[in-house]
Amino acid sequence: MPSRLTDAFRAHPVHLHHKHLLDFTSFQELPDSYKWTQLDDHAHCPPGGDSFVAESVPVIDLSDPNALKKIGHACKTWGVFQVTNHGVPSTLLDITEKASMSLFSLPIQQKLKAARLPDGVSGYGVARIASFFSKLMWSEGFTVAGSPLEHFRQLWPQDYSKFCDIIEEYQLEMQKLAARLMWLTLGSLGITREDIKWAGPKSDFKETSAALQFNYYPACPDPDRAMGLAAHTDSTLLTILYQNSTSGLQVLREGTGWVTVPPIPGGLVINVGDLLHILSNGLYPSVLHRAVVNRTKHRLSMAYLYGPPPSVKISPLSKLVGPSQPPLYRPVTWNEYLGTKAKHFNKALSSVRVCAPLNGFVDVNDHNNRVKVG
Ligand SMILES: C=C1C[C@]23C[C@H]1CC[C@H]2[C@@]12CCC[C@@](C)(C(=O)O1)[C@H]2[C@@H]3C(=O)O
Ligand SMILES: O=C(O)CCC(=O)C(=O)O
Ligand SMILES: [Fe+2]
Repeated sequence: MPSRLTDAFRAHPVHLHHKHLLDFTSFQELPDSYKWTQLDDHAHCPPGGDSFVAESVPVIDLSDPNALKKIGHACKTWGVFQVTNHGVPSTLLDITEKASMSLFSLPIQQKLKAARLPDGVSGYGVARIASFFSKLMWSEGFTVAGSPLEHFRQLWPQDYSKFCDIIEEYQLEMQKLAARLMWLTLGSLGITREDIKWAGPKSDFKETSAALQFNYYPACPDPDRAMGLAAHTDSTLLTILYQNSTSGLQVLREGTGWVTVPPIPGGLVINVGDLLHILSNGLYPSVLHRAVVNRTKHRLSMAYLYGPPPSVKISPLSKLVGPSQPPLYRPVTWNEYLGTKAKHFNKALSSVRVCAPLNGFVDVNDHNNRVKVG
């Protein structure tokens, strides 16, 4: 039987401290267990003065005839961009945001009924990457891989079906947009439909898989010392992220530091993930990003983590390799890669590199909050 996304962590169970998922609103002060250090390494400090124009993440109108070219440029130089006119109804974004707020507003005992199992993908809990850090993150999450039915029944025994309908509609719209973005992105690399067999008979990427991650960041009494979601790259082809009107997402820009991705009404953020990095043989690098928190406002984000069918081998596209551009990565399936990420975290990508990383390679995320990286 082909493996499913839900099998990805069978071999890599993580025992996370769900016991730390407390009622965040009860804290007047930030507990020590949530105080991070060196938050400001790579900080983005724009000098004052009117003439200064801060670099900002590209915003691309998908109805622009030059969208393909602009996407290619954004992927190469930033690894992230925002899209407008993407066709996802704003009412659906609103309704899904409200549904996830109802989820996070449930009493903690209720939410824990749908707790993510140590070897599972779906359910309520802290982010999987929490196991790599000694400090706790100021957030809670809920992951849906496949159908939300089972967990939603536990959360809302009476009206789970209305919530299931919303999520299923959202998954459908995200799947359509992800397929469209895949062709724009691949098209910008000169890749055509014949080059990607796993896109399916209609080249519509219908057989691919995805996870939906809801993140909730409560208002925080000491936002400068807390971390919402630690710096990471996504183990995806691409990620479609909706954020509410509270900013918090930051991306690392080489030579500049952390750059905030401002929420734009109706906009969606697109991240290049590690598998697109591999597929493009490093031409489109995956973006390191994190979420910071706010003193007065809560923040909510919904990430659609999009990948290939879980057992398809992903390797640098043959059109992009040649005698002068040897393949930099070995073939890997999505499930294998998620297992590698579960073990090596931010070193996962270099661990599937064909050659050893160059001397002098600096891991930008290697700061002292990390407890173990295999
Ligand atoms: C399909 C995926 C992708 C996962 C694992 C699994 C389900 C949840 C995703 C996230 C979401 C939050 C950040 C991240 C780093 C995490 O901890 O869980 C992501 C991770 C990855 O991109 O590696
Ligand atoms: O909350 C955010 O803006 C970032 C979320 C994220 O990076 C993720 O879910 O993978
Ligand atoms: Fe992410």
